[in-house]
Amino acid sequence: MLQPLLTSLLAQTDIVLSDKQQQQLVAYVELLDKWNKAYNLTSVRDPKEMMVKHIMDSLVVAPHLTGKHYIDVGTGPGLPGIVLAIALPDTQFVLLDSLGKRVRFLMQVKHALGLDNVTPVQSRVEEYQPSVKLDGVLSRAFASLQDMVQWCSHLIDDSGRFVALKGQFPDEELENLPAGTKFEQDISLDVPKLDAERHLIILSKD
Ligand SMILES: C[S@@+](CC[C@H](N)C(=O)[O-])C[C@H]1O[C@@H](n2cnc3c(N)ncnc32)[C@H](O)[C@@H]1O
Repeated sequence: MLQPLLTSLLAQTDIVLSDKQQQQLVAYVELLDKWNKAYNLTSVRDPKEMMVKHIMDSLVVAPHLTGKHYIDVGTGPGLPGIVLAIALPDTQFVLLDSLGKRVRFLMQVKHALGLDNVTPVQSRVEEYQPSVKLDGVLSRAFASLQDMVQWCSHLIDDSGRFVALKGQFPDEELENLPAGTKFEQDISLDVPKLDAERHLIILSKD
């Protein structure tokens, strides 16, 4: 049921995934559905809806990531980080959340899916110190752009990027960026079967 849906959604994009990657995405949705009942990981309850609103919504970011080390801050149940780690197996992802039950779920997903490129971390982002140089800070449904930059600036050096997945174009948030932050790019994202505006906002240090 989920596999044919994923195949038809992928056919509406330029994203090509192997059979193994597709099976991993289906297995992830199944785990999300199973653990959601006990852990309340997402308000989306229908696995078919998860495939559009969570999997495809995260997957469309993959072609726009450069560099090999990212952190997904406020990742919750691994969105977009788990999906991107499946799509980009040569890129490393730290998946950070302050809530223990979400990080326990991420450990379960990492082991069940054999994702060597994923490091789940339980921490408040303000307190976390990365052990390697990161190319970018990713977020989805986490915080305003101002807060993201303020809380996460210590995670990247001057060549790093902030990459935020947003709904409507965040005019007001962009007007109030902290000093020393530069707006680099707005990429409009097209998510198959999702009738909603989606933007990938890319910021850098000025
Ligand atoms: C609305 S959820 C979004 C989850 C996921 N990114 C998504 O798109 O579904 C926000 C998450 O950020 C986490 N969070 C909020 N403030 C945080 C902080 N200061 N440090 C780490 N995680 C934080 C919460 O625990 C929660 O899981």
